[in-house]
Amino acid sequence: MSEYKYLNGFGSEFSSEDPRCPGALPQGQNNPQKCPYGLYAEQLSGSAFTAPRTENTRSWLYRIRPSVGHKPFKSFNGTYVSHDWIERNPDPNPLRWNAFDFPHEARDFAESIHTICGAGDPKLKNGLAIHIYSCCASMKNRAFSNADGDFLIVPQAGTLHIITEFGKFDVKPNEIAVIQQGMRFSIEVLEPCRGYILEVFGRHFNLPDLGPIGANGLANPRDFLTPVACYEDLEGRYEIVTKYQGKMFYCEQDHSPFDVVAWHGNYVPYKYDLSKFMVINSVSFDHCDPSIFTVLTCQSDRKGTAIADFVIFPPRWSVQEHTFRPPYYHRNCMSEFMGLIYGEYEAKKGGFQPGGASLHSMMTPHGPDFKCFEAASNEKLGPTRVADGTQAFMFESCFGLAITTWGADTCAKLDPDYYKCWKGLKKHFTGPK
Ligand SMILES: O=C(O)Cc1cc(O)ccc1O
Ligand SMILES: [Fe+2]
Repeated sequence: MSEYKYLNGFGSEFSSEDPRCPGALPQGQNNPQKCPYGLYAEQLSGSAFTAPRTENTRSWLYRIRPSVGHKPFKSFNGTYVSHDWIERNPDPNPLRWNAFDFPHEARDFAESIHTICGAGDPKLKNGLAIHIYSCCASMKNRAFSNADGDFLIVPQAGTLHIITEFGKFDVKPNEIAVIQQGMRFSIEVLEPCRGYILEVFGRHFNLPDLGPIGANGLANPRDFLTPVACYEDLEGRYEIVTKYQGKMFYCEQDHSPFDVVAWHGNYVPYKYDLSKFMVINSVSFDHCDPSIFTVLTCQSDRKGTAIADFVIFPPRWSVQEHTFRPPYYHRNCMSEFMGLIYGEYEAKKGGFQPGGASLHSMMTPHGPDFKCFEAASNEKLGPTRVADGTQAFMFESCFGLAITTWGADTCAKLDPDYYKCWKGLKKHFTGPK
């Protein structure tokens, strides 16, 4: 049982007060001449002031000191964060990475972010980056904040204990955390931790529309959890590490940034347990497109088209009749980056490792490996469980994704034999009658 307390809901107007300071939230106004307990009021905006009401997000933080009290930013060297999408020649091949390494030396979350691929530009608030983190040390007197966009964190190994300005929470494999643009957080770990980060620039994740599904289903809003206010009043040297326009910086200050005593608003960090996802699928015939498994979507300006969708392949029943049940062969105008939290992915049993990844770029042909094709074409169809004990996921994007030098070379995880998984596909054509 987790020690943390949460508020339930997605996109709600929340308010929270640290119980040590009852009445810390100003009543009836945001900016009293003097805030209760001598706190400072600070607004954190997640949208333009003038954004339509349905997209307008902001929170008011009541804190011991305002965030502005820090020394100048300097370059934070030695990271593998990169948004230099032209450092390599494009590679149209299907790509698969073996499991990424746990760190060889003590490294905290902020130091351990390695960009693998991405597109677009945080300056233009359009695009995404996909990172791998792999850390075994806690962030000591160090906070991280991303000026470029939102982080959707997918732990694959180890629990992350996250301290934020809004409160504390933990996130473990088969859960996700979303920390939105500008929110300061620190991560403590008690074991080696590894996972994936989907970063979207300048826009936010939302629940997908449900259309004819109706008012309920997929990820239900009440299952999203936001932490409650919990402040620390600590003096000493603290570092704020910031990702700003694709580069890392740090500054020093003489106190903890986690000094928010109370807050209210609809711009918050949150977590979600993937086992709560209500799965919808075909109960007659044929294979539904994987969009039925969308947990969260970050929409582009083009209707129905995502900068990034976060899609899962959860345990479920498979009951379709006279159907080739695994994923179909396809070429997609979207880019498909996949990861595996645990177990085996149904279309690629074997080669695709937990903690590894694959990328099928725009129009790159792919589909089940030959073993999967042969087995699924000949299996006796009845109700069966699929994906029990597994959780694969996909970041699907309308952008063409460029691979960084770390992703292509330095990580040394690309599997040169990936293409061989389709080698055995035989000709079954029976010829004209
Ligand atoms: O390529 C993949 O494995 C992901 C995927 C799964 C599916 O069920 C249908 C389409 C698709 O791209
Ligand atoms: Fe695919």
